[in-house]
Amino acid sequence: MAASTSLRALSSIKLWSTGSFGLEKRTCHVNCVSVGRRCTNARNLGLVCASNSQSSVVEPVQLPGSPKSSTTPKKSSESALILIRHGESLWNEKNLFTGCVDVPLTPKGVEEAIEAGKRICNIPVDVIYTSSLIRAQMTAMLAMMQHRRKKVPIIVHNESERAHKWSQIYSEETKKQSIPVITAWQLNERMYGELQGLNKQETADRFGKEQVHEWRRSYDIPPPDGESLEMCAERAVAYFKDHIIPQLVAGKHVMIAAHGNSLRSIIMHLDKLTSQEVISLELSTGIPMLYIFKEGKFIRRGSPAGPSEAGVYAYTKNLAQYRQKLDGMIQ
Ligand SMILES: O=C(O)[C@@H](CO)OP(=O)(O)O
Repeated sequence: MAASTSLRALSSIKLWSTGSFGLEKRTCHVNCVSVGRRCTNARNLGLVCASNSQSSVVEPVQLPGSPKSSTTPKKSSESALILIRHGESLWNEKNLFTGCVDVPLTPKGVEEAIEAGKRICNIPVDVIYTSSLIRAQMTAMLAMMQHRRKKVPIIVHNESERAHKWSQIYSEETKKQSIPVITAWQLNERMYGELQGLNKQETADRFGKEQVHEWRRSYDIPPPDGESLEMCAERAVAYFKDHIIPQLVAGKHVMIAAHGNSLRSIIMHLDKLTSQEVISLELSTGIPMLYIFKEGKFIRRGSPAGPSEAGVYAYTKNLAQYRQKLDGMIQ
């Protein structure tokens, strides 16, 4: 954690209630086909991965001011976990090392986030986690605006007592139509140290391709004054275990919008990759990946199909039923 101590601790972990998953009739402007079984990662790393934690249970996310919701898992005991790397940022476009520099999306990145949203518009989402960086937050918001359920994603502000108090919602009905968005610095991109702001090609020309590849993709070699993937995993995976797995155990459907390396470290954990295997794991910008959490296990389902692609509508009975309800609402 040493290298991450300089990061701003913007984690907002105060709890919200996501309310029931009741559906209401609305008009959908998005023509979506649901989940197709595709893997868009560089490698297809297999389907079944083990979770290590069913034991640490914390309260599900709760809206400020609402009565505590029950920790009893939903009947289905099956939850969706969506991971999305942010859309293209202005520094991705310029080929600069970005790390924890807070750079927004390009117009292409905005499009990617919208497209990602179309791919997941039939998958339930009860709570969203993002890093504290704007490119992940923009991606989460733009993606959720495509969702057929039309709930409003709202950032939880618990950085101070005042921020918490001043962002209260006083209508239970409005809370039910909202999705809490929890920001956590632990999900930030790896801190790239003295490479931040440097051009990747120029850095390779100066230090050699192999050296730069080692800094970028090795598991335990940090770039100068920055975090290795291992160091990034220490905080990102710890956050995932302590805050996100309990939500899944409680039956909540979770979306995480984060970064190439914080997500690589979480996928390494979910898919039980070795430090050798993770070297070749590359994540594209703006591509959602779906896991099903069931009976303490994570089942990898690849990337949901795009709206113009034919595909299987759902992987599980619960997802199929959710989609059917949405279809019923929209007729
Ligand atoms: O610059 C960065 O922060 C990351 C992600 O864009 O780059 P890399 O792919 O080299 O880890």
